[in-house]
Amino acid sequence: SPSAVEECFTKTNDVVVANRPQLLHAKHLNYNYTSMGVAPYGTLWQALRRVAATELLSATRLDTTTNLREHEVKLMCRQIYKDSSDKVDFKSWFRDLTNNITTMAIIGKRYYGDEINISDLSQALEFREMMEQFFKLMHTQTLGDFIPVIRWVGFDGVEKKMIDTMKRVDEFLDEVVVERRCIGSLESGIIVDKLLVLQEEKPELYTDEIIKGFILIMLIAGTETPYLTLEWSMSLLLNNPNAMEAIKNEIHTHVGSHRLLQESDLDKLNYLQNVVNESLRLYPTLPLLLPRETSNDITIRGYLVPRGTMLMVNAWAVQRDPILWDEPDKFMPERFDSQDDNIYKLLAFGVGRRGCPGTNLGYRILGLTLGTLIQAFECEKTGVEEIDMTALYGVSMVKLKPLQALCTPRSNMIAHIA
Ligand code: HEM
Repeated sequence: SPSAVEECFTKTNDVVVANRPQLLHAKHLNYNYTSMGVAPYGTLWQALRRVAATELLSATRLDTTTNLREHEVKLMCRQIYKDSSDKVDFKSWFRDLTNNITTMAIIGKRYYGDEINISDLSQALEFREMMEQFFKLMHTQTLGDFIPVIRWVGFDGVEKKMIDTMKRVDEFLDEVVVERRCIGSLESGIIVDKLLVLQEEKPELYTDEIIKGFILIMLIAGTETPYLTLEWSMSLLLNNPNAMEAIKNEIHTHVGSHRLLQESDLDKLNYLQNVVNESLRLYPTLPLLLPRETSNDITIRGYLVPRGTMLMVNAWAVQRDPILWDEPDKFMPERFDSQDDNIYKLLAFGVGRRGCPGTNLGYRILGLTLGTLIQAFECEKTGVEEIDMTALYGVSMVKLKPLQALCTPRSNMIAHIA
């Protein structure tokens, strides 16, 4: 029940993340994802989260970077329009888009698509290869996940690949920090520049290791979840043409066709927002959220959970629970018409102290991308068969068959994307 979930979240507020130790702990490095979540760095991670919430990802801050995201979405539409293939491979378009949005915000560079600066080309190739390898390894199961001692010996070469990949990532991040230290400025609005200013003020706290760790988390957390959600949402819409039509009409009414949709329009596009929420409900991309660990003995509903127990919250199950949702397996965006302020029902962004600090940004990316695509293109399935919605379960919920569809530009929108 939501109250049990609430109890679980409040009583484990003081939690740590213990995720994919071999890759994310990266013990051979001085910084890593988990080290910032546990003592002695716990306080620092909370401080960084505060910086993220108030200065980097707050609504006011996001308002100043709207142009950047609108520009990236427009570039994606332009490239889809110019692309000569019969079918649009949505998965790669969405992946490239969210990567560009994130790296532009953090580092001030884009690494995918046509408009890469010549001087960034080799860095871009390195970034793409490195991130592909990183995510592949994150999704690879290895015996070490179940028998920790094996991690130290290695199995099947996976451990070695993880260490090699993290070394590559580290070298890349070193390069980024050195580069921004030379050319960065506070006025740029770029996240690393902001962190370097904090470093000047408190060098003992904001070390290079912490800054690199922070960039890494944002790169991992800020790219995969939005692009996977976009792929699920578009798949749901292709299987539900009435919903697609409703969004098209809503955009026609509130935005028209004299310009491309902007983030500032999203507040008026209620049905689009409902579709986004319904997609997040049916296909939460982190179905078990991030693993937590109790820092003290706690009692939940009479059950003693000892300190140090790993806890996983099954958001997928909560979001499909028939006690909480009518016809839970059915795609019904209109269910979000009525305001339900129970924050423990829709958990796709998590809640509480470890909840997603990028929620605002995530909603903006999802609404803007889906809305602009539907405004600019007639999107259809490639045949009569339904889009296969089978999921590959793992740390993240990936669509088993990457989405491919047809996209015909709307004649009255060509001038805006060509
Ligand atoms: C559709 C978009 C997104 C979804 C569905 C999503 C979902 C989530 C979820 C479920 C968590 C774990 C929360 C928990 O365990 O309680 C999380 C954590 C996180 N997310 Fe997001 N996220 C999205 C976008 C973003 C973006 C755009 C950023 C930043 C650029 C971001 C940054 C983070 C970070 C840094 C964490 C780790 C927080 C911590 O460990 O304390 N996310 N996200």
